[in-house]
Amino acid sequence: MTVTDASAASTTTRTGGYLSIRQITSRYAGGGGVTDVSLEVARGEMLVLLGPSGCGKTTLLRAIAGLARPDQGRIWLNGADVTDVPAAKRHVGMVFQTWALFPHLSVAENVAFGLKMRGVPKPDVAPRVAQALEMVRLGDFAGRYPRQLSGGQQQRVALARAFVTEPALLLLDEPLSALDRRIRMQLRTELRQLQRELGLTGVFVTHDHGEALALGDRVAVMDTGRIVEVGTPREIFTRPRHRYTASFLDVGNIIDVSLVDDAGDRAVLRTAFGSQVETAVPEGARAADVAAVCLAPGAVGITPVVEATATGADETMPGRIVSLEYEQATLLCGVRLDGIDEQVHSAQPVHRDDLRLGQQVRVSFDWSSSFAVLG
Ligand SMILES: Nc1ncnc2c1ncn2[C@@H]1O[C@H](COP(=O)(O)OP(=O)(O)OP(=O)(O)O)[C@@H](O)[C@H]1O
Repeated sequence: MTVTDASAASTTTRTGGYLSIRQITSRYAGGGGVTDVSLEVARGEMLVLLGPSGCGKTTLLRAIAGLARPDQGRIWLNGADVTDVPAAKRHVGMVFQTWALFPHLSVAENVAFGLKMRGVPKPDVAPRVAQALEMVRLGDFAGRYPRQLSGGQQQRVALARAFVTEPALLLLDEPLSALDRRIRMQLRTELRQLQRELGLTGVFVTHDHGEALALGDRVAVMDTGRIVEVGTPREIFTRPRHRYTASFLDVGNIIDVSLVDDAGDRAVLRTAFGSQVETAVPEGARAADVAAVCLAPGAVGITPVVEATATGADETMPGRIVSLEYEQATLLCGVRLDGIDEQVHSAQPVHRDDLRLGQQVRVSFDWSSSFAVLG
């Protein structure tokens, strides 16, 4: 096996993407790891790996970085098979959750470190460091030491240190998760702008939906070491294909269904509430594989029952309010349906003041906006 430096590699070898992860399996002795993961990342694209703690995101990132050799599979970068290329020669920039700056070096020296290691001529170092610090808006902090910076500023230095070497690939492992919410939101916007401006290709690991939506050109959803689905943030958040994704992203009510009629790309389904719904079958799947329908809380209506209208002969269902929670601009109302062991959520305007815990209501469903998900 020839060991190649990815940054100097020929781009003539055909690969699917700029970064091509092909059937990577990397398991730990005690269980855990990733199994048969394949992903393609285009040049200039930011791919987000999204999944709960322990699903294998860091394991995959470490394999891409060259910090751990996978048990099986190959990794191609910029036209070269880098599976056996040591981490230091892959020309990959990494930023982690904890920013591990050198405490005894100034901000400028921290950023310069990678350039010096790569043998960048001395006269070129200072202007590149200055430019990188300007990019992360820390131009005035060059002479400070890490201990004199806030957490958000330290993470900016870590980003500058990763950008400054113009890496072939930027790998980010929950780089914002240790920061408070306001700084996190601000930094993620800045990070996205920088990544776009510089045309950097990146893989960003997070368990935070908002971060995935804000940062990713595409999002790969992971569950116990496997990729469940890959799509644009819009696809993943508005039309997830799988129940797992819908549930992880909390897209709304997920209601079990059974198949009544299979019409190829459309299916007639009976919900666990007894309603009949016709929806499109997810592309490339069979009607028989549809496991549930998703219905946003905004498509569930509730009307308090007044004695006189207690028995509705319409399409509504009786239920009782079991939770009332404020979520930003919405009052999220949990209703347990009478007679069946099912709970639904309805989104109501925050100013609605006629709803009480324990109150009897009638629930209506606008199934026209529902969509089917696979098991
Ligand atoms: N060095 C190791 N030895 C043994 N098991 C490990 C090791 N590193 C990770 N694991 C296990 O492999 C699984 C995947 O871990 P990994 O760190 O890749 O997940 P993750 O999605 O990045 O999680 P988190 O978001 O918590 O960082 C977990 O079950 C973990 O306990």
